[in-house]
Amino acid sequence: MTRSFTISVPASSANIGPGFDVLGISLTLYLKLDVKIDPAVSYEDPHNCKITYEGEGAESVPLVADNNLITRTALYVLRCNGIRTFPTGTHVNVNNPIPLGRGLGSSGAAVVAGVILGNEIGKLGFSKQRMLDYCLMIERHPDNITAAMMGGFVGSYLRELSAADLERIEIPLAEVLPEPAGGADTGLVPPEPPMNIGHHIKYGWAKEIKAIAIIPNFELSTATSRDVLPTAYTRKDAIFNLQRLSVLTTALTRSPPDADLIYPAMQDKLHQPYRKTLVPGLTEILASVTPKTHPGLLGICLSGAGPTILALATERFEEIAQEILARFAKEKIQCTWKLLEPADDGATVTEH
Ligand SMILES: Nc1ncnc2c1ncn2[C@@H]1O[C@H](COP(=O)(O)OP(=O)(O)OP(=O)(O)O)[C@@H](O)[C@H]1O
Ligand SMILES: N[C@@H](CCO)C(=O)O
Repeated sequence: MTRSFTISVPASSANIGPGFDVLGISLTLYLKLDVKIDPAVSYEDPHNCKITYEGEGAESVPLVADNNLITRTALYVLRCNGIRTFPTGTHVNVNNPIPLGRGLGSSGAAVVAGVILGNEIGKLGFSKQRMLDYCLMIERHPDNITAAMMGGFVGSYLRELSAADLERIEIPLAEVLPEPAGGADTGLVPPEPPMNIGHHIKYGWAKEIKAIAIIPNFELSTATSRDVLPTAYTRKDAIFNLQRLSVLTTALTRSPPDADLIYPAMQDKLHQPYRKTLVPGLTEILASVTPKTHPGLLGICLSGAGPTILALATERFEEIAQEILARFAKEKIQCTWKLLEPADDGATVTEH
C-alpha cells in the first residue's frame, strides 16, 4: 500500500547571547520532507531511496542516501533497530528554505528530520524525547536540536552519563553514521544511544517579541566557528554569562518586555568576542545597535555559530534590519533579512 507523509522541522537560533550551547529558539522557517513510499516503484538505488531537493543547498547537498545528512541519519536510526535499508519505492522530496552554515540551525533541522524519517519509516514509535537521544549522538550540543524538535524557546543540558554510556556517546561520528559506502552495505550495526541524554525546559515567550535574522551571504561552518574558542575561561567571564542567563530566560517571558533588562542580559563573554575574527563588523554591530539608538530593539546577538545576527524587537523591524544591513555593507558583505517568530510546535509529521 502506498503511504505518504510530510515531516516539517523549524530553523533555530542557538545561544541568544549568554546561553552558549544551552539556549535555543525555534523559528518560523521550515525544512519540509515530502515522503512517498510506493512498493510498486523500484528506484535504481542500493538503499531503495530516491532523493529530490529544492531550495537552500540545492547545488551542493548530495542526493545519495548514505551521503545526505537527512537520509544518512535516517539509515542510522533504522540500522540501530535492525532495518538495513529504506522500503522499496521510497521517494524523499526535500524543500529547504534554511540557509546552510549561517547559524540558523540547518544541520540541526536536517538531523531532526532524519531521525523522524527513520522513526516513521521503521514504524519505531519513539517519543520526541527518545528521538532527541538519537539526534544527540550526531549533533552533540543540545541547543538547536532541542529547539527544532520541541519548538519554542528552550533551555537544555546533557545528563552526566555513566562511564559505559559515555563510551557509547564519545565514539567518533563516522562510527555512528553509516559511512558513504558507494552502495555496498558494510553490515555495520551502529551503537544505540543511551536513554535520556538530553533534558530540556520550554520557557514562555512574550507575544510582542519578534526575531529579525540578518543573514550574510557567506557560510561559516559550526566546526570553524568553534575552533576559535578557548578551551578554558576565567571565573569572571563564567559568572558574567551565568548572571545574565539567569535574568534573560524570564525577562523574555514578561509582557511588556523591558529593553533595559533584556539588552544587557544578552551580552556574552564566552563565544561572541572570539568569533569577531570570523564575522567582519560583528563587535561594532553588537555594540552600536541599541535600544537607545533604535527604539523597539530589545537585544542583539550572534545567531548560533554565526554569521547571522539575531535582533529581538517589538517594532520598527525594517529600520533595525536596514541599519545592520548598512553596517555589513561597509564591510563589503551583502545580506538578506527575515522577520521570524518562535515556531511553537517544533517538528511535526502529517500523514496524507
Ligand atoms: N537540508 C540539508 N540537507 C543535507 N545536509 C544539510 C542540510 N542542511 C544542512 N546540512 C549540512 O550541514 C552543514 C551546515 O551545518 P553547520 O552546523 O556548519 O551550520 P548550521 O547548522 O547552518 O549553523 P548553526 O549550527 O550555527 O545554527 C551543511 O554544510 C551540510 O553539510
Ligand atoms: N551553540 C553552538 C551552536 C551552533 O550549532 C555554537 O555556538 O557553537
